[in-house]
Amino acid sequence: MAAQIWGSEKRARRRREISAKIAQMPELHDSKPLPFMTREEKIMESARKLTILTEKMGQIIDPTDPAELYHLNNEVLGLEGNPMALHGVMFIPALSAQASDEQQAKWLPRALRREIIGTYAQTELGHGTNLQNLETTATYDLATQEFVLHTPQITALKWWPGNLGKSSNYAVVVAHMIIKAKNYGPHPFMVQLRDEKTHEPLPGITIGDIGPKMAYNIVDNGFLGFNKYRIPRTNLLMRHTKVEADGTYIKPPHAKINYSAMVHVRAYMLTGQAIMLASALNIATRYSSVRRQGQIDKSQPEVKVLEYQTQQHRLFPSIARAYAFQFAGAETVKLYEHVLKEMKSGNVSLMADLHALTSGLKSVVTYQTGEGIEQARMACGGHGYSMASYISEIYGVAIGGCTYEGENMVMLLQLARYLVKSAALVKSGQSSKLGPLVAYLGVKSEPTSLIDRIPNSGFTEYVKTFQHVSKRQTLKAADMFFGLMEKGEKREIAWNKCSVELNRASRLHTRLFIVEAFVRRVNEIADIRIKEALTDLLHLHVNYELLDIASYALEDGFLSASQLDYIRDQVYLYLGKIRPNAVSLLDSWEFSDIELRSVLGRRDGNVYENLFKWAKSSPLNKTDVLSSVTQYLKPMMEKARL
Ligand SMILES: CC(C)(COP(=O)(O)OP(=O)(O)OC[C@H]1O[C@@H](n2cnc3c(N)ncnc32)[C@H](O)[C@@H]1OP(=O)(O)O)[C@@H](O)C(=O)NCCC(=O)NCCSC(=O)CCCC(=O)O
Ligand SMILES: Cc1cc2nc3c(=O)[nH]c(=O)nc-3n(C[C@H](O)[C@H](O)[C@H](O)COP(=O)(O)OP(=O)(O)OC[C@H]3O[C@@H](n4cnc5c(N)ncnc54)[C@H](O)[C@@H]3O)c2cc1C
Repeated sequence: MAAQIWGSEKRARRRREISAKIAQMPELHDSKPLPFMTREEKIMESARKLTILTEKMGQIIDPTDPAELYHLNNEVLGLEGNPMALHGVMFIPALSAQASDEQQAKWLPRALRREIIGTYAQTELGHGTNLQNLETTATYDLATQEFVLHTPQITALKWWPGNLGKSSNYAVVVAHMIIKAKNYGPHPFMVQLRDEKTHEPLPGITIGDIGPKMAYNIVDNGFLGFNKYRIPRTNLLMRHTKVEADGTYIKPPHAKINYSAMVHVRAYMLTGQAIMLASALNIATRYSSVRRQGQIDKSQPEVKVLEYQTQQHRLFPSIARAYAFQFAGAETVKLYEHVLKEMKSGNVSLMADLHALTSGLKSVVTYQTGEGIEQARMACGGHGYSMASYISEIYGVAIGGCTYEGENMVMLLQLARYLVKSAALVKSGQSSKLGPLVAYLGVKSEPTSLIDRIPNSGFTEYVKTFQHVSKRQTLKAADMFFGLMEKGEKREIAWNKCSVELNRASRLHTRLFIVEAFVRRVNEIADIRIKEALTDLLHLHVNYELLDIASYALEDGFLSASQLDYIRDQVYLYLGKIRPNAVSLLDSWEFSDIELRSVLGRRDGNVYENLFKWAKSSPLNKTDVLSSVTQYLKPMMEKARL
């Protein structure tokens, strides 16, 4: 099963080998539990481990393999981030996709050797979503052949970029490029921020940390201002766009090609989210098979809480989602790598499809991951609320994904633009022009669902039902939009008035893609036992998801009430079937105890003894009488006694 999750037997084996090596290297373990550290201590601890990793990486992993590097980071540095998180996630990808060969030769080897640390500075205090209204400017000075970076006012300060505050000395900075008073829109520039020797900010640069956040606090998200700060012309990333010495602008082959670093993260973050969801579920499911509370049959001893149907219903559909996200994520990464290769050689025809797909997936996956992790926390009762479970930290980090890399509602609306265009093709009889991801919009569906009506239909009738509701909602929302415009409403106003309905279409379309990716994967599996276990999970997935969106299929009679009863029964049937496999389905992800960082989710199940140990090691317990008591509470009580 690990081979299915991680893509191949070799990958799964390598992960295991890497974890085993790390287990033997105490210098790479947390020196004490992270929740007992201050933010400064955590950052220090992370930097300590990061430098050891840089030294010893070659002994543990193949450093040229991104998957091995990712695993190493997750295990040693953990999900709260690290001082170089954005270096790997965005800085290097931005240079790889947007710098010319010559620029790459100059900067990439230095970045890869970790001679310099970089980040991606785009968002500002006043604008994150609406890139067209970013305020930082890069004005071309023809006389010196330099760009002058400037922050005209407070709202133009770069705000949020990870590791910008304290760790990075370089950044890819996005600024409006102005040449001879003409604004060419946001473009990426390579910018040195700090002196390479002293790490002091360079003159003309204001820089710092934005303060603690809900989670992810090892990352020094930062602010950055420029005061007429000069960089050479050749620091504009010039793979796709060029500015000649005389100020001549050569435009890119696609207007949005500069957004590729964002698409990179959106494509790769899906599996990251799946891992966080599976981690939280691993903790909650293991604990649920240790925790005994109450009886189902009063004549019997107390049961493991995992025996309760409500507990299974709380956890198992999310297990299915974690697998589904992992499989959909793997497909998306493959597609991204393909499109990137095409883009580098000038073919940009697939960019719109990839943008639409990743926009929808990023939104649905992060939202449902957050839901699943929060349920996992509640499923652990009181102990779930303790940092000893570590679930709250996983939750805090995961839901950052609902916001960063494009706010979820906004990204769903990006997919909706693509769906509406596709709907227009269907309406004008040009269905043959639909791309493969939306081809179903042009296919006539049966009048009613055949779920439960055709024996041995496998998952086909489910997929058709998802297609039906997605198609119907897309066409309905598009009709609403076109209808308003026909009545004379301005395009943008009409769009806003339909946006809730449009986003519903985007979610349904994305959920269909996720279901299909799961079906595709299960169909490919040869090992009969693995196929059986995943088929059960897929049954739970399709029935649970369909029940969740059933109103869309009920309102036009595509599904009947009796079919809905059947679907509900299937959910209950598969909860029971999955129960014996539940812990294994999560243990198959092979997270080590070092990586999970959870007392509650320990592999050995020895929870109570270790919770007590954990509590005793709380810094508050170093002394029996705290100074808060001697200084305030004791005098208060004494005064009251007088
Ligand atoms: C919402 C948009 C997409 C709108 O962009 P815009 O230029 O104003 O768009 P517009 O003029 O309205 O035109 C829309 C049009 O542009 C297309 N488009 C947009 N993006 C892409 C793309 N990547 N590939 C291909 N096409 C793209 C859209 O499909 C639209 O096409 P259409 O007009 O419908 O044919 C954009 O502003 C955006 O992406 N905003 C989100 C900002 C964001 O994601 N920031 C991320 C900062 S980095 C970060 O958060 C890192 C965190 C990582 C971590 O900590 O781990
Ligand atoms: C943990 C974290 C890490 C980050 N890392 C980086 C980084 O490394 N580099 C970087 O540059 N940035 C980074 N960011 C910034 C992040 O990318 C932005 O916060 C994000 O893109 C959302 O933009 P915003 O903050 O402007 O939200 P806003 O756009 O202000 O969103 C507020 C509300 O307005 C709504 N809204 C906005 N526009 C529209 C619209 N057109 N239609 C409908 N509704 C709309 C949104 O849906 C939302 O409900 C990070 C953010 C976080 C939280």
